[in-house]
Amino acid sequence: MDHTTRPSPAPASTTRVVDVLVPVALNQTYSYRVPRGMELAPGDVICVPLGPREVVAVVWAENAKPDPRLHNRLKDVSEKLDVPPLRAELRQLVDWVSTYTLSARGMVLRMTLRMGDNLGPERTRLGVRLVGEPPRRLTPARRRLIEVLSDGLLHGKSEAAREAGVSSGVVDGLVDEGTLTVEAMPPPAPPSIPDPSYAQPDFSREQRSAVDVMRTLAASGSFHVALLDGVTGSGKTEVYFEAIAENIRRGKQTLILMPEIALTGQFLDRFAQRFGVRPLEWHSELTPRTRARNWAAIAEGKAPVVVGARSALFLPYADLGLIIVDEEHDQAYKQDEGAHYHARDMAVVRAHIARIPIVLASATPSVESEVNARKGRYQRVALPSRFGGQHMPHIEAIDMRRAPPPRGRFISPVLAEQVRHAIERREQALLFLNRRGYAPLTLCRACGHRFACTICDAWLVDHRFRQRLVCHHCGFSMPRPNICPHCAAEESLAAVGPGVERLQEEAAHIFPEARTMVLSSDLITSIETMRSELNEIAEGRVDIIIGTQLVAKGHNFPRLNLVGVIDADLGLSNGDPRAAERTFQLLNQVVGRAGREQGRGVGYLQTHQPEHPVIKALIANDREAFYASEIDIRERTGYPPFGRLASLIVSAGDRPTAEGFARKLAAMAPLDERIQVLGPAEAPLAVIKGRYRFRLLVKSLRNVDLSQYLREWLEAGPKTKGNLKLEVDVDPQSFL
Ligand SMILES: Nc1ncnc2c1ncn2[C@@H]1O[C@H](COP(=O)(O)OP(=O)(O)OP(=O)(O)O)[C@@H](O)[C@H]1O
Ligand SMILES: [Zn+2]
Repeated sequence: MDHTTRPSPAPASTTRVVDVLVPVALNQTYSYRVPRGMELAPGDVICVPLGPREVVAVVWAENAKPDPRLHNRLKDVSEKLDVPPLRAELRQLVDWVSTYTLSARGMVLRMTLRMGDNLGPERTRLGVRLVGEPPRRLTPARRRLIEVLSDGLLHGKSEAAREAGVSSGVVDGLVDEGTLTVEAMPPPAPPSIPDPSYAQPDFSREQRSAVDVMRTLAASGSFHVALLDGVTGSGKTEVYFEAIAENIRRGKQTLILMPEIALTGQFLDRFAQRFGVRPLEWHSELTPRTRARNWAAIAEGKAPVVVGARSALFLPYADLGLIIVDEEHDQAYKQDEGAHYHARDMAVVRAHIARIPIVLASATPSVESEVNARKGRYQRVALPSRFGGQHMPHIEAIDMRRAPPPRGRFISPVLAEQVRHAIERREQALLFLNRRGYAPLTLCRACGHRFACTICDAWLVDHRFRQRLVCHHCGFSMPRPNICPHCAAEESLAAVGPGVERLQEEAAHIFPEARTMVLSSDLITSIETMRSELNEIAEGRVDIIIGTQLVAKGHNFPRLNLVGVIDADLGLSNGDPRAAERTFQLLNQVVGRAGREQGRGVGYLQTHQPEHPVIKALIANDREAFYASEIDIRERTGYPPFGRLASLIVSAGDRPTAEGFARKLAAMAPLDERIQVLGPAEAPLAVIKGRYRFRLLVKSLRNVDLSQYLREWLEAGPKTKGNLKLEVDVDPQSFL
């Protein structure tokens, strides 16, 4: 659409102009003219021309004093969409997140506008119904179709064809013959309303006082952060359901954030058991049509409860009254591409802006939240024991220096013995190893050649199910060769170290009768298969579960009483300032899967360093000791939450360019005695997808506005050009 060919614009004084935020990588808004007859206010969702395209965008502000010289160069808003406007609260969140994370405002807005392609009124779908006599010529296909429609009800046209296994031509043929009629399908029913009194459980005494706090919190309708801090299996979910029930009674919407969609399957069923219906889902696997429908339901206030992954935080709730962040300590809440934001932290920000309560739930709170609770900024709601009198799992270390497995094996005889007992008792065992694939490294026994990715600084991981060597950073893969590409030796390649697939091989070897199942994100083809596999485990159709962190979190497997951690040391020495915290949380979570319903849960940690403080705290079930020492270390070293961190990651197609830019950048850092700039140093993952990477770490006192410091620095600093890229990560979680 070319605006210059339009009828001459109205006189400048009467032309209205609005500033519009478009969902592209830009910070600033653009001015557009409002065509006569169109009513627009901030928050309205509109279509505007942007270069050669039309994009969905949002009116961000009225432009009361547009520069008159620009009038003739401005384009018109093309259309106002028939959806509710984005509320001031959400626009403020977009501005806030962009300012804090230094991501382009348009990119943050984009997260709120992910409503699929077909926004607007739902397309009418056509249905067919059997009304007339069968036709004279009755082919087998026609007969099958008539069979499917024999109930005389209205069936979706394409569904009926699919069910009968016929083409749409067969359907049309019968319509022409007068056997079938075509009618419009009624629109899909809006999500049903959860019933807050549907099935409220009886609470234990300990739970009751937590439930009281939850109800008061939800009823308060004001900003307030509660840390629901309950051991694994204490009933945190049941308890925060009461806050949700209260919020439903008040007619307001609830958002429940989960770190991974893998967790939502069992959750949806539990929610339905408590409230009679499933909540609305929001995550990346939705089809565009469901996405559009859910988006509209959320915006129109027709979805009382939404459960979603982190991106659900940016949806346009009509009347949000409560946010729950489950497993609040989980690092999956941090988004590390595009806008680098931490969904838990931004959820607290949204609650603050919207003046609503928020519940952070965890069995092992992040050190940040733990400190906030200790300082009284968050209200701690504690559930110190398991529900139903179940004991906390008993945890023991297996010293791998004393009880090593046979050569080339990874399950210690001590653990194998326990697994045998579990199977004999008809209970389940979980072997946990946070490594996908068969082996993390492949080398040639003849020449020592190691298989590395050609474009990343990483070993290729042997994946036997797929029969390929795979790079976990860029996805590159190659068939596993029979001959060493370096020295041409035959049959010389050896797998070094274990992954879950290798562990399954070993478990099958030791327990040939047992039913084993590997759960690992790369083996899951869809969220549906994942849910059905988890159900199989919960129903007891598997004896030995072998899994990565995918199985560690949140699940309830009634017959699981034994958890064996194959390598408890795996995450302890990777140079990450949160290594100890992560390991403590992960192992606590995974061992917490044991003994939840009957019998006593036991966890075994295979370790080479049983004296390590994290391992000792786990064995003694002494979380106080763990938090006390970790908080002390953070305080002494000025790490979060006692100081702030930001990373700048410079990457380029060649090493000197990346390094040169990083050095120039560091040299231009404004001096400030409260702020330290460390580096540049080559990143631990020095090359990813052929890009060389250097990191700068910025460390400041807690009360410094680090985002503002970074902004001033980057504005004055050297500009990226060519294939140089600079990523800003405020509050980094990954240090690779
Ligand atoms: N008051 C109650 N009445 C009946 N069952 C309960 C009650 N409280 C908890 N349960 C049951 O106990 C089990 C553990 O509860 P839940 O999953 O809520 O614990 P959790 O603290 O969220 O655990 P985790 O942190 O390990 O995920 C579940 O099967 C739950 O249904
Ligand atoms: Zn790679």
